[in-house]
Amino acid sequence: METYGTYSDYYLRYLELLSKEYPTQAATFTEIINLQAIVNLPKGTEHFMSDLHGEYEAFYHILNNCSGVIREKVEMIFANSMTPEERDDLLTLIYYPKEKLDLLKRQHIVTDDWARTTLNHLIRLAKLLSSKYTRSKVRKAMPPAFRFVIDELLHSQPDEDKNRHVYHSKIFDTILETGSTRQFIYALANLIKRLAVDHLHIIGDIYDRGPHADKIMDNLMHHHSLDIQWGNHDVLWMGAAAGSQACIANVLRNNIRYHNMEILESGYGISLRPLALFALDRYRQEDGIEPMVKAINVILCKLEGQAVFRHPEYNMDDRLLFHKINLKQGTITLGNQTYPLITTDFPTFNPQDPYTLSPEEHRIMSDIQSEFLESERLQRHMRFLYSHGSLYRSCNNNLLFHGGVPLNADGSFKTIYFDGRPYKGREFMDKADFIARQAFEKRDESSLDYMWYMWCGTDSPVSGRIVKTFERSYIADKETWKEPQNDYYRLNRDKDECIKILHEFGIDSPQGHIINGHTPVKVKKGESPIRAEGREICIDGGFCKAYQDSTGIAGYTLIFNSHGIRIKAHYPFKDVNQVLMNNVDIDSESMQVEMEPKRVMIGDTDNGKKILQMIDDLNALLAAYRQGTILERAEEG
Ligand SMILES: O=P(O)(O)OC[C@H]1O[C@](O)(COP(=O)(O)O)[C@@H](O)[C@@H]1O
Ligand SMILES: [Mn+2]
Repeated sequence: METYGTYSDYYLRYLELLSKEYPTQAATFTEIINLQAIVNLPKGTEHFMSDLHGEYEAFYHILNNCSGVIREKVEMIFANSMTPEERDDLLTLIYYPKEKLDLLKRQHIVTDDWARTTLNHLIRLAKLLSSKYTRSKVRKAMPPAFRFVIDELLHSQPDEDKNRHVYHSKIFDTILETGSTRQFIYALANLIKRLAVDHLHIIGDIYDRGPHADKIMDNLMHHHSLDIQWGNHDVLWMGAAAGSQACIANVLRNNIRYHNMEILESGYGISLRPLALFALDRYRQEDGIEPMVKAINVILCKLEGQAVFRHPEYNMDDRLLFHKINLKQGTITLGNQTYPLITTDFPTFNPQDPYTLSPEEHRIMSDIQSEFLESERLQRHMRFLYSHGSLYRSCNNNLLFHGGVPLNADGSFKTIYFDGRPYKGREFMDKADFIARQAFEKRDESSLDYMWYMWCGTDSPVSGRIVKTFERSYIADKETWKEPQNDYYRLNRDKDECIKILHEFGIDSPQGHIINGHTPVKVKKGESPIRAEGREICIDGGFCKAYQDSTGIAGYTLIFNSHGIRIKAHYPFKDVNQVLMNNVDIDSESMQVEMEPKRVMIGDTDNGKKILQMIDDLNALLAAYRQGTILERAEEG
């Protein structure tokens, strides 16, 4: 323990501040003992998910079944005492307590006996799950009204005397007599789920393709502990909500093509009616492409063209294709190849000034822009993405980001210039993250344009591709649709390259991993989510229904607990009714990625390191009290 003589003034000032929270020696050593107990517990379970793409029901189910972890525990403790059907019933009750209880009531299954047995099962499960947390943490996870009772029920030893048993049985009696069974079941089901997942990481792409990203956001906003790494689709929405018209046009296009107008119209109160009316009025129906799709494609080509003109440093001149369309022949020539266009319906195309919006397009886009800026719910969701999200995160020796760090072909970090200053590696990621925040706070054109660049630029940390929106919109030949990727997506299969990247972000442990989303893992074709000899894990498994044909599964979750890392591949989710009526769970397969050489304790985690530092500081405070350098304060009250 250091003595006060060696402390700097600055550190002493810090200790004095700390003394406000721990005003006496007793308060200080009590906290030291608490913290010391915490660092010696096993680390909590982290769950990782990515590429949710608006698939709210599947996401919600996996949150509810805690990626299948609750089933594993139920099967473990009730293997001999319950039938498989009884276990399934119990599981569905934990996943959807309200809906399942309603159903059981209608089926006249809910009797006093049933309630007693069920409460007992729930308590046993909660007891098992709470064993690796401090009592205080478990108590905090309970709803205040039930804290005392549940705490009592959880903390009895199996071999304790008969009195204890009688005492518990009396508590159950009172729960039944007071008619509070339902509330207790809710509280216990929540507690079980809360204890099964200590922390959630979302590695990007919450938005687009599926219908209900807004519901996912509402849910995440109530989660007890999470962080988000932005995906290209999230950045696109953030840019749109900050007012970038190029981002707005892409958001509209993504959702119009998937018939997800609901998220915009009823989710965020953004009316697409003027755009729909304009499209019906000006575009033809004949060629099988929806007028609204045609209208937004043209607006998008124009707005993206303007952004490319504003930023020669993006090096995207080769994406200026709109002015090259030959309307008379219905073709476009790319390089030395001429392709037919899938439509020649371009009523607002002006060959003299191809990239300027027509007056009607201009009016529609400025109205929609105001609606994006004024949508209270959208702004709230985006603020949450900013407050709980970032481009990357390093956590317990894992480096998390959606896409990739731009690399050169030889594996060195690619230098990218902002205002003439070079950035690469981690510094580049920090700069891009900073610009994203600036876009939302300052709403300046250059940061807003960069949000669009991040959506589709080849040196973007979240996209990393030459995105071929023009070809995908107007040319049938899929050869033209291929989107060359930054070298990161090739080199991340290489162990040494991954170790170098981890090192750049301050992770030197042999247990370090890069965890990514963004590129669907084609399990059907034999691809594996685990690459680079275990150093890189990609968990884009295809929550997005449109991609499940190619991935062959319906999403991954990565689970990192004190024993190691494993990955769960989930099979397609039916629907909530199937769960309720037939107890249909999502089937998942578990694969161990890595075992820890020894059990990971909280003291070994990033948070544990902070706790150990705090213990040092509290010891210093205790010494200062004992030496009279800092005086104890009278305890209040
Ligand atoms: O990050 P993701 O999910 O790959 O989405 C971006 C990709 O989506 C696309 O816009 C294609 O979208 P769709 O698959 O919905 O047609 C590509 O051009 C782009 O590379
Ligand atoms: Mn992505």
